[in-house]
Amino acid sequence: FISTRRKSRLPPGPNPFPVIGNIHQLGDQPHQSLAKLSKRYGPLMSLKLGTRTTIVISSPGIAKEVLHKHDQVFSSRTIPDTGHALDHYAASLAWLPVEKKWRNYRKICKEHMFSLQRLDATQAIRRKKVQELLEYVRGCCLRREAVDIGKAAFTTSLNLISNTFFSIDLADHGGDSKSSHEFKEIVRVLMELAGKPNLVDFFPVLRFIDPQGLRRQTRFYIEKLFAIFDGIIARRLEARSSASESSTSNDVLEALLNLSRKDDAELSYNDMKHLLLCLSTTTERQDKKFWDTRPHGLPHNILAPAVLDMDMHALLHLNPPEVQASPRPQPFSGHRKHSPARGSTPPVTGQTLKKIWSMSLKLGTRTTIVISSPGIAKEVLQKHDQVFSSRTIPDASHALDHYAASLAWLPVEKKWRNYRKICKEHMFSLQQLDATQVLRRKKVQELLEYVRGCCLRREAVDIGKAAFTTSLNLISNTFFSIDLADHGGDSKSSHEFKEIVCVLMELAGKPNLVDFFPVLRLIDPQGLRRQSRVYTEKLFAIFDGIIARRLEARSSASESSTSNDVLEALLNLSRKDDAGLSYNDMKHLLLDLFLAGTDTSSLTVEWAMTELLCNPEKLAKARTELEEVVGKNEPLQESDISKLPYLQAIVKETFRLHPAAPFLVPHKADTDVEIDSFVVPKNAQILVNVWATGRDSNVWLNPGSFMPERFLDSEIDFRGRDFELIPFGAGRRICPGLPLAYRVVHLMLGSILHSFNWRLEDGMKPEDMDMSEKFGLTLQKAIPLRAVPTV
Ligand code: HEM
Repeated sequence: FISTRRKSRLPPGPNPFPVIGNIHQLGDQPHQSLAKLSKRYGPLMSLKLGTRTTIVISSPGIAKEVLHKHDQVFSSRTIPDTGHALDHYAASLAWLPVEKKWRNYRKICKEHMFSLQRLDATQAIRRKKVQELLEYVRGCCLRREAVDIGKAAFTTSLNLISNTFFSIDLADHGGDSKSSHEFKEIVRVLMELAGKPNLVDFFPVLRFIDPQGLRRQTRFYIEKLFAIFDGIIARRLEARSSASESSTSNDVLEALLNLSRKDDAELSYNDMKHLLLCLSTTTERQDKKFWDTRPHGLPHNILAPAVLDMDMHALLHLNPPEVQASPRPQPFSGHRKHSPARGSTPPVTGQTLKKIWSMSLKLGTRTTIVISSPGIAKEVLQKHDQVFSSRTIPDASHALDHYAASLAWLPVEKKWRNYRKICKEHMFSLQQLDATQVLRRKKVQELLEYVRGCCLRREAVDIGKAAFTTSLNLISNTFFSIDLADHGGDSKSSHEFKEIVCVLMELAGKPNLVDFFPVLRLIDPQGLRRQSRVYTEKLFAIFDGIIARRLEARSSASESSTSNDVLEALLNLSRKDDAGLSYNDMKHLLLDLFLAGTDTSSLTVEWAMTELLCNPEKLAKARTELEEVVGKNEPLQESDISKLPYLQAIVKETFRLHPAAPFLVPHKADTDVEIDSFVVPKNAQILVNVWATGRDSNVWLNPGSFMPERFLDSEIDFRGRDFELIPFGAGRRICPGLPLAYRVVHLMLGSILHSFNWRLEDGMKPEDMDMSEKFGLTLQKAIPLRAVPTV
């Protein structure tokens, strides 16, 4: 959704969110929001509303092209689901395509309803109705009461139409008459139902469920309206049969009844009612809001942004024009501003600040708070850390009850604390990592050999793929002292493992309707929970095999041959009663670690290489530093990293622009919390948009440029203390794998830079580089980077 380039030939438009598309950008005043957007994207703009591609036209010239030049092509309608109530769409002037039946209706309108003669013939009735309006207003005048203009105009408008059609009143100003009140009410409700945003229109797959009940309710009210029409028509037919020729009225009903008798007019009794329905429901007051924004969402509020009255740009997009135009906000207290924006920064109120830096929206039925400033991130992840440490649990994690035994999804309670302790003491401690560094060095050596092969064959390397394989092996060796992937992908078992990890990550990254609408849980409409279960079972079977082999080896081997990897530590722990680590827990923990650790590290290396290939002078600078510090033909060791400030700066700059987890992993509020006068409600989902913070011109100078130098004289680090750079999160939930990730990323990146020079494939220029991002569990490069190694 934050892809920067579009590949289709659709008109330009804002990039869509997964699942909801651009619905969130409609706000509560879509016409105004769309006008604003079209200033940015042009008068011919495309949006994705749910699954529906929508084109918005905002200029007379293009309106002319569409409604005049290409009139025929554009004359059909997208039919709202409520249009299906009582099959209205199939007999409706408003929804029918431009074909025989519709043409017939239009002809009837033109010749029998709105022709000069007909309108002239009924003008006395309308004059009378306007006279009544004036009398009503005069009454108010005498009583010195204010007039609700819209209401009075609505009543008059309804009566003007009902008199033109039926020669009777269907509304009165006082609303005293029961029947008139009923008619008015039905028309009002029908209009309201038609105006409510309907989930089914955005996601037709929900049609059978009709989750907001809009089709059912529409059907109910149309039936009521038809009953009123039936009564009126029956009375007219009765009057006609008993009355003399002269008393017959000359209203529209009369004309329709005459027509319906003629075979060639093709107007059935049913058609007549549908036509009248269309015409009656156009009288409604025009003072309705498009989207109701009542805070705690009645069903129809389901996808409407909830309330902070805020432009979505400010949170997902970099420097939106609207925000730039407003006074530059000072960051919240506690936030240091490293690279002041040009010009002075007028002080702004907390209110303005909040409008720009945090917002809440409704993603499905879930209130979601998005944080886009270092100051508020600090409040949430540090000051109120305890309250915000739980997670909103994705439905897919219910597969094999993973959520109940998972480090990533458990709330901050005993079991989670125990896992974190095990990570800290037995997996990612200095000793443990030092003890396994030889294994990692070996794996990086294999990566270099693979690249050397490509170099000799003058082949480009798919950097992300090679880094992913290495990353998987670095972790599998740290944990099990074995390889679980190979670069060629020749070994069947390694291929299988890589495949399972990839699929599980893909499944976890897919937006799941159930997470937005928990009511769909039993259906699991996209099958994500079912598939996650299948692949988790496969992964657990592989873990079972590895553990069984290790136990066998342990029982037959001498003390000295025992490995000192993580599995060894875990098996020792699981024997201790007080360790609280069952065999099952161990597998769930390993699953989390593989999923959280592999892709995050490798995509960071891929983005770093992408940026360096676009900035060859920085690539050269990094190579010079490596040569000076490590030595020309010496391999890079983990212990060298601390002596390579430029390499470290490159990694920081990569984390700033390309954080692997752009929203971190969603947190959840355990109670209502007041964050500077706004209440974050209990159970709200919290997304910390580190991607936006990293590209914010109020925090960084030239935020769009890749400038590792900005970190050379700066103390900023990514270990959770400096909230402008928190790619690993902060507070209790900070990534436990950070110490391993630190080594892995620097080691991989430093090694391939140190051993090879790199250039882009096929004479491609840096400016041609496609920087599009693919949003999933992590933020990957959409088009894999292919680079040619040279020596
Ligand atoms: C460049 C590499 C990595 C990045 C950018 C990264 C980033 C993150 C982020 C942002 C979170 C969520 C923090 C929050 O909720 O506020 C996280 C959680 C986690 N990470 Fe990492 N990570 C990386 C590597 C690793 C590695 C190598 C491992 C382990 C092998 C790992 C294991 C985990 C686990 C288990 C969690 C969940 C912790 C919890 O919920 O308590 N990560 N990581």
